[in-house]
Amino acid sequence: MNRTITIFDTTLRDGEQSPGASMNTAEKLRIATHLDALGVDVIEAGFPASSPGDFDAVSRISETVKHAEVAALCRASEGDIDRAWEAIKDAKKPRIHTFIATSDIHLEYKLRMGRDEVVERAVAAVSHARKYTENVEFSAEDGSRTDPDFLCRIFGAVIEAGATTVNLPDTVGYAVPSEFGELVRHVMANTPGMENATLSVHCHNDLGLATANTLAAIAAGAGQAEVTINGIGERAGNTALEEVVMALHTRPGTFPMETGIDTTRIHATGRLVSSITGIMVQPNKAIVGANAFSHESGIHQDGMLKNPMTYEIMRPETVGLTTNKLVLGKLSGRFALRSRLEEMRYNLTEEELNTVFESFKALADRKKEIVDEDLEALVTDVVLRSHEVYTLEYLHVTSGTTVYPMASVRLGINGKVKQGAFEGNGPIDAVFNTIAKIAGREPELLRFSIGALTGGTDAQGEVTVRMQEGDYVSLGRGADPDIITASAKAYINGLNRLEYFKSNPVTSCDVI
Ligand SMILES: CC(=O)SCCNC(=O)CCNC(=O)[C@H](O)C(C)(C)COP(=O)(O)OP(=O)(O)OC[C@H]1O[C@@H](n2cnc3c(N)ncnc32)[C@H](O)[C@@H]1OP(=O)(O)O
Ligand SMILES: CC(C)C(=O)C(=O)O
Ligand SMILES: [Mg+2]
Repeated sequence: MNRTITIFDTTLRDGEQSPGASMNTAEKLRIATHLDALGVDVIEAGFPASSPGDFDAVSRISETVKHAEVAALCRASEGDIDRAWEAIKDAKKPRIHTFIATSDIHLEYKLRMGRDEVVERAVAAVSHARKYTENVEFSAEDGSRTDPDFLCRIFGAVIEAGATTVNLPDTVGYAVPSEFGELVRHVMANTPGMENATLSVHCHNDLGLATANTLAAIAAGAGQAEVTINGIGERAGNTALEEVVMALHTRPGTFPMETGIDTTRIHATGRLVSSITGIMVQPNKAIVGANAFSHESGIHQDGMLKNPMTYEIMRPETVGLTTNKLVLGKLSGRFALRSRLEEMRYNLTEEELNTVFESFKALADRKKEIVDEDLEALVTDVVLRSHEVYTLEYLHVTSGTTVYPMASVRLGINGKVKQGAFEGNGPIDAVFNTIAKIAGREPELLRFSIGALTGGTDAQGEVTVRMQEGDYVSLGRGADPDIITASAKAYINGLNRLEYFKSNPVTSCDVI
């Protein structure tokens, strides 16, 4: 019989450790709902002791998720564990995930502890967690650079104390597949009580080997893979869920293993995570990149037309990319829109659908064909709007080689209209200056990025801005076929989010 691999998704915890990926509660909740529908076995929802906002997000996710286990990360300390349990206690299947570093370099310089003391702390942490739940995971941070015999010793001790999963992380992405597979075999064979626990792996991508290492570990006997959507995560990121799942799916002879993932939801979940975090997926990214199923050169196209299997090892439909879709355009009605959104896994309320429909019609007047990426952007733009103090009423920009860039903007501010005109170094700078002056705000722009959501000259541009005002940082996004309008929308969205975080520092939880 095939082994089943537990898919532990940490997009909302390690994924959120990607620079610039912080999410509010509503956004995390939305991703968690999609992960649950995708079929992941465990959702690591956050690190509750790290902030009241994260505690709140983990609590809300715990109350909402229907099928998956909900895990919370905590250091090997009673305070962190108590906080983690408090956040997940209402989950249908809660899991406490406690960790401590085990490599000599971390012990000496970071923790300033000896090996015996670390084993003691780990055992005490697991024993404390077991007072709350039978479902306890222990991670040996920097496990791949830890003395293998010490790893077996600490894993044996925590299993005896009640850990049901022990996780071997390649925290700094140092491992290579042959060695990592060997380490997994060593741990499986030499850890006392290993038959009573699941061995998990958690790899980082510093050398571009996270997926290869995870697969080597699975082949060597690991039963759980810790992954993130699109491979986002600390530094170079974590193992990408879609890569591991599709490798197992596409190579059943090599990997006689199964997962509970509904692969047809992979693409939509990847898009959602990218649009919420503002982290674009590189076009040549495996499985979810824009070019992953494109065939450019003549010989390949010839082969594809004769038999797709000449150049495709998986069908795009398998990961949720549909080709023969109903074309949505300005003559489409609510029914077609709703059914397409449902296919894309968006179950909107009547009110949300009406709002999206209005924006959809406005867009369809300017753009011949509305594709999935347009709809993703509309839903994010319209439905995920967290708090609307400012609205864009009117925008006019002059720019070119012979005129000074100038923007005239009319803003709605809490329902009242205010307008003004200012200059800038370029048209987008002029728009941002004008909006900031009218709003009486001075956020610092930390990042500005622009991408085309769709192909062709009528493509929608998607702009992401990251801005800071005092202690508050927000991400704003806007999509429009006109990139200057998309920029204005992104800037206003960022200001609204700043406003929202300021007035809801602890419970930013408008559920969508
Ligand atoms: C590999 C990983 O991904 S680990 C997870 C990373 N995630 C995070 O760090 C979440 C965000 N972090 C935070 O919000 C903060 O760091 C907090 C709230 C967790 C802690 O903040 P502070 O109490 O100010 O501590 P600070 O972050 O400066 O230092 C960490 C302390 O925890 C200790 N520590 C680190 N890991 C562990 C552990 N697993 N168990 C116990 N103690 C630990 C460190 O030795 C250090 O202690 P020291 O101050 O006595 O030297
Ligand atoms: C907390 C642990 C599992 C981690 O993220 C790592 O070691 O990379
Ligand atoms: Mg990690």
